[in-house]
Amino acid sequence: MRYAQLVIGPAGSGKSTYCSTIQKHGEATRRSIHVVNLDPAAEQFQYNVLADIRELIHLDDVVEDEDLHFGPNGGLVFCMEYFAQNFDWLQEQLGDGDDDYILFDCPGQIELYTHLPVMRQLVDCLQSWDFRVCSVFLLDAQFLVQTSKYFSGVLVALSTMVNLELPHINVLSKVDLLSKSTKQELEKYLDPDVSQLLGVHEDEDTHWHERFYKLSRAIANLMKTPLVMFYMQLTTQYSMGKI
Ligand SMILES: Nc1nc2c(ncn2[C@@H]2O[C@H](COP(=O)(O)OP(=O)(O)OP(=O)(O)O)[C@@H](O)[C@H]2O)c(=O)[nH]1
Repeated sequence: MRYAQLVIGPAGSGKSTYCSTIQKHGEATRRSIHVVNLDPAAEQFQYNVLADIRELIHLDDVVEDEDLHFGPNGGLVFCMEYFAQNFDWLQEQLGDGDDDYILFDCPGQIELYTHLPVMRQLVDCLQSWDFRVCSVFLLDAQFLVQTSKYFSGVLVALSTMVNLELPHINVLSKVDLLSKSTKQELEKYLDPDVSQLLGVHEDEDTHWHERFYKLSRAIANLMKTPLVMFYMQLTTQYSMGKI
């Protein structure tokens, strides 16, 4: 059996840092953990790479192509669609070792996980190659410690989870950058009491606030249902380099 993590999340959330940290953790515990770069626009990363999508297709080549006329985002989608047509390249790079543990460092464009088919196709392919796959969704803790941003982060993570249909774990990065008091504040987002979260804004009394409050409450009630239960993991240890 082979194992894989799809390391995903918004741009700059810490995906490459996570891969590098976990690979070092593997070295320290004498486990071989490989990393595959799947970001055609990646400039640099700290880990040893098993395979690199830039050998198949590089964003710069697509953007500079005079016939294609793509900007950076359209170019990225083009690269990933090209990748989807060439999964055999990845299969060849991965080889056929058993007992492999592989981290896939994915691009930050969130639409790849919420509605475009390529990452879902990759999951299907990995599973057909006998991989047990889970998704690790990185979220920058600094953008979570406010109710509206928390909802936004949770809904993006939910959308990803629904689209990929994988065992899913949310990991908060950059917790070390939070102040002591904000770190304490973070606790309430890890095991959220929805009415307490909504209460944060109750004293704001504007027309727009009233409308958004009702919407937020409807979303919060949805988040309470068992179908969309979330597991928010505080990874202070990871963020502080302790693992
Ligand atoms: N302090 C701190 N900085 C972090 C942490 N994780 C990542 N960073 C920094 O955040 C920046 C972005 O991290 P990356 O790992 O490149 O993020 P990414 O999600 O791979 O970025 P893209 O591939 O561009 O989407 C880098 O400067 C990292 O050093 C963390 O837990 N704590």
